[in-house]
Amino acid sequence: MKLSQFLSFSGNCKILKMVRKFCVGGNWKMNGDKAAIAEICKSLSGAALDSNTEVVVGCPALYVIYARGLLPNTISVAGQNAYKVAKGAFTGEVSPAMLKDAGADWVILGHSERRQIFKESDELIGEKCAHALAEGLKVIACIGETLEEREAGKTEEVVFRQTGVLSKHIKDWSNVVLAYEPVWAIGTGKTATPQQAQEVHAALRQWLTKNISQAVSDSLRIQYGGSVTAANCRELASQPDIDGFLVGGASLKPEFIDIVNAKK
Ligand SMILES: O=C(CO)COP(=O)(O)O
Repeated sequence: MKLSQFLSFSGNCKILKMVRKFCVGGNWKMNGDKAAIAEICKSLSGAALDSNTEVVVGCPALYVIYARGLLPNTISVAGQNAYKVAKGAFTGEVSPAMLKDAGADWVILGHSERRQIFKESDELIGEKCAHALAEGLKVIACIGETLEEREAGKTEEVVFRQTGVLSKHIKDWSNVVLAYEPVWAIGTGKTATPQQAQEVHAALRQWLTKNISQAVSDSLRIQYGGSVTAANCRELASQPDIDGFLVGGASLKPEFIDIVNAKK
């Protein structure tokens, strides 16, 4: 093989390695009842969704079985939290095994609402991720800085610390999606600009290269979350290191379909 052919071949390999399937998650949070969930599932079932995008809906645990029964197989269901052990005397908790049994394939862990309102530590979230993965669930692991931390110039320090603790517990990243959700952008209508989001995603990828491996850095999908709407999703989706979204408020509305189709 000539040098020029080799360079072109290795260049192509690099491009191939970089392809990460776009993944859009809807996080319904503690919203919905049977009637509202049936409505959302009906609208998603009838929609023309981009088949190149993976779609996951994060449903209240109580409704996982119900939503699973109403959605097509092309849409996965996630729990929004799960405890770090399989069963036992943990009143009020739900285990990954239970979510799986109910039909979920995914679980969202470490959401900032869990971290802030329910005081979940980096360590507990790492343990929950390890257990959920061991039980065969895929994990959307959330990280992100508060407004105070951003204004103090600590964004990278915070997201690297959170990812660092995750990496102590996660040995195989192939069933993990990382969701970067700046706390100041969640439910506030203040989206990070595409440049702000891209900057953090690119920094995370560099951190992954340095601290985990080039392969994980190249293949791990990093979603952006925080006031994503049909109006801002296309520009965000065009950033090279944004591999999907985790959508709160807009995932309860018909515009979620446009967000899923942001790359179409
Ligand atoms: O928390 C979020 C997704 O997990 C984002 O919520 P919003 O899209 O409502 O800002």
